[in-house]
Amino acid sequence: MAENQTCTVIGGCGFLGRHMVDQLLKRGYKVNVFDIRQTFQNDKVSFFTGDLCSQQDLFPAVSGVGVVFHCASPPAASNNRELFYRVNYIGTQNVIAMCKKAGVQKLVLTSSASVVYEGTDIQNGNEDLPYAKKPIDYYTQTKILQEKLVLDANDSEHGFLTAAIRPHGIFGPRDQQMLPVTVEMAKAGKMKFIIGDGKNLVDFTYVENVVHGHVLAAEHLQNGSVVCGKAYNITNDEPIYFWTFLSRLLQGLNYQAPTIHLPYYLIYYIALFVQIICFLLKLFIEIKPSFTPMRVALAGTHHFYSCERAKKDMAYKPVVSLDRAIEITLESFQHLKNK
Ligand SMILES: NC(=O)C1=CN([C@@H]2O[C@H](COP(=O)(O)OP(=O)(O)OC[C@H]3O[C@@H](n4cnc5c(N)ncnc54)[C@H](O)[C@@H]3O)[C@@H](O)[C@H]2O)C=CC1
Ligand SMILES: CC(C)=CCC[C@@H](C)[C@H]1CC[C@H]2C3=C(CC[C@]12C)[C@@]1(C)CCC(=O)C[C@@H]1CC3
Repeated sequence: MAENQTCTVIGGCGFLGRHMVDQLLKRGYKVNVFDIRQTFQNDKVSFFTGDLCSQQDLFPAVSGVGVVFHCASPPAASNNRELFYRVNYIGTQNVIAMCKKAGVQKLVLTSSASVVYEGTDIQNGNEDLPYAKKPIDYYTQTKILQEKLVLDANDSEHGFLTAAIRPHGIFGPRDQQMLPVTVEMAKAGKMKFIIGDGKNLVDFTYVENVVHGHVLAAEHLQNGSVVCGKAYNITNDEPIYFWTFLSRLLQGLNYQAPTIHLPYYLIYYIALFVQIICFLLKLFIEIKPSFTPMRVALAGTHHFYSCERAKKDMAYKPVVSLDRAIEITLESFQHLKNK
């Protein structure tokens, strides 16, 4: 029987989701988008608007579809415990149930490499590392629960095949997090300092490489394939010093790169102290500090991952180099340039 080339991208109006849609259309898939909002128009795409936690909303969007890509999540920075739990955990249970009810054959989840990260160094970590016992935030906590649900749902006997992609630090055109937040901080004068010695290596992954990993996973999800029920790190395979990467983004847009070194632990404990004060003051005033302990950890530790498993099992290879990716990204963010 010929493969069903219709797919649904849940979260298809987001940063990664929209890049997924463009690439899937290029590869000849018929594409449905399911999202809580509609951010673009494309005559080749069927849009379904709704909440992925709702059976009635989701079912029509996955009916008659061969592959579902689940790329939806509340933003990592929202720090809303109930929302993360409802969307990432309960909502993913609904995604699995609706896929099974509709007879979808393959489900590919966008997880996160951070599911194994506890705020301390990870160097070339592979997928065999245990899930974080103390995840860095509620977002990561629910990404772990979500990934477990999807991988456990793999059921070759009944023809429902699943896999999870674990990207890290996605960037590229239309990103709303990495580059815009960095520029915002620079504008506010908060990008003068380097936390630690500046020699911590991190993965920053170009969005097209992340898309490529998802498409390969879907195409390799076949009965009997090693990919079924597995998680895969997808990176640029070119870890870079965290502060070198941010400096390249900043200088590329005419902002000054940070130069003054501050001791890591001092800043970490100050951020922790500030967070406690903000929590205590929450009843009276809402303050959102840019340097949370989580961001300090991400800025001052090694966190880069091995994508050897993806190379071996599904012939993954980054399609865009880090240098080229930075170039394309800077070109697309000229409107944020310092005048
Ligand atoms: N941006 C990054 O650096 C990384 C992202 N990820 C994961 O990649 C995926 C995509 O992330 P981004 O594109 O950066 O985020 P995004 O915020 O741009 O896109 C997420 C999309 O999900 C939709 N959504 C949220 N709640 C929904 C609901 N209840 N029902 C229907 N749609 C809903 C949003 O409207 C949005 O369009 C997420 O699962 C995220 O956890 C993983 C690792 C790194
Ligand atoms: C100094 C400083 C904190 C600069 C701003 C850059 C940050 C906005 C990014 C640096 C590492 C990024 C990152 C994520 C979001 C944006 C950063 C904090 C994630 C938390 C996004 C969701 C994930 O799954 C993990 C990512 C880790 C890296």
